[in-house]
Amino acid sequence: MKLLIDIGNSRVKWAFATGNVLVDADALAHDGRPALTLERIPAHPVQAIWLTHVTGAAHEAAIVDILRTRYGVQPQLARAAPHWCGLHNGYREPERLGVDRWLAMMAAWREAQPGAQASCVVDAGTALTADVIAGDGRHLGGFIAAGLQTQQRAVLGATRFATRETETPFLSGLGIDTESCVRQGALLACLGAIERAARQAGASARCVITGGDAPILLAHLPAHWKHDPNLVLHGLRALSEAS
Ligand SMILES: Nc1ncnc2c1ncn2[C@@H]1O[C@H](COP(=O)(O)OP(=O)(O)O)[C@@H](O)[C@H]1O
Ligand SMILES: CC(C)(COP(=O)(O)O)[C@@H](O)C(=O)NCCC(=O)O
Ligand SMILES: [K+]
Repeated sequence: MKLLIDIGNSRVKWAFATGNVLVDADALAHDGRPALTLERIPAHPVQAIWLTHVTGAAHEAAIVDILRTRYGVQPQLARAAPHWCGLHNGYREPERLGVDRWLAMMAAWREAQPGAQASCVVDAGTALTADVIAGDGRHLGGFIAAGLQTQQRAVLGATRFATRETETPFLSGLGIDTESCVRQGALLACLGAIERAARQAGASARCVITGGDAPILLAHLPAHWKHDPNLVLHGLRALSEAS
């Protein structure tokens, strides 16, 4: 059994892989010190650990140390690469592409084959990212925007209007008070950016969304959008198989 771990800016996500199947997938928020949260992953016996993180080089040694001590296995770190199995990283400096974006693209590329269909891959986390892959495997580029929660925090942090602590739901249209206007602003901004990116991929593209806020966005996207909550972990599993 392998342990797969994806550490983002807000949460640690993990699953155990036996063959092609991911089991016991779960997630926990971290407070900026992800190493501490790793101690809450179940200590099942594993033969290998595959890890991806976007928390910066300063955290890496602590993350690796905790996992090695807890499981007795040296974790393998995923890195963005110039190409993988016919998928070509479109960045001028390929290593600068977020490794979580690269892994999500790897998983999507694998699913899109052998139809040579274009893909639009969205990750709705702390940041909202989209990446477009042409049918021949060329990564055409993407965008990084503020995520659904990050947008709302940015607006509330940069303004002085009075807001109340209310749990207003995301709507399908416009807001009718300050709280719902802020929520709808974030939702519509995310949806607009996603639909613009998908347009770059073409009308017949395979569109897939992952990330903690994917379920909220999915409810407002066209029906052909697919949801894969574990897309990054599936990319990590694919990488672990090829290595
Ligand atoms: N149980 C939860 N705890 C914290 N955030 C959650 C939870 N469920 C959904 N979310 C949403 O997930 C978002 C983070 O998504 P995620 O993909 O885990 O981000 P990241 O990869 O940046 O860590 C948060 O902004 C929040 O809106
Ligand atoms: C854009 C990201 C911050 C997204 O991270 P997340 O929202 O999942 O925490 C991450 O992919 C990253 O740090 N990227 C490096 C910069 C780049 O992709 O160009
Ligand atoms: K993201």
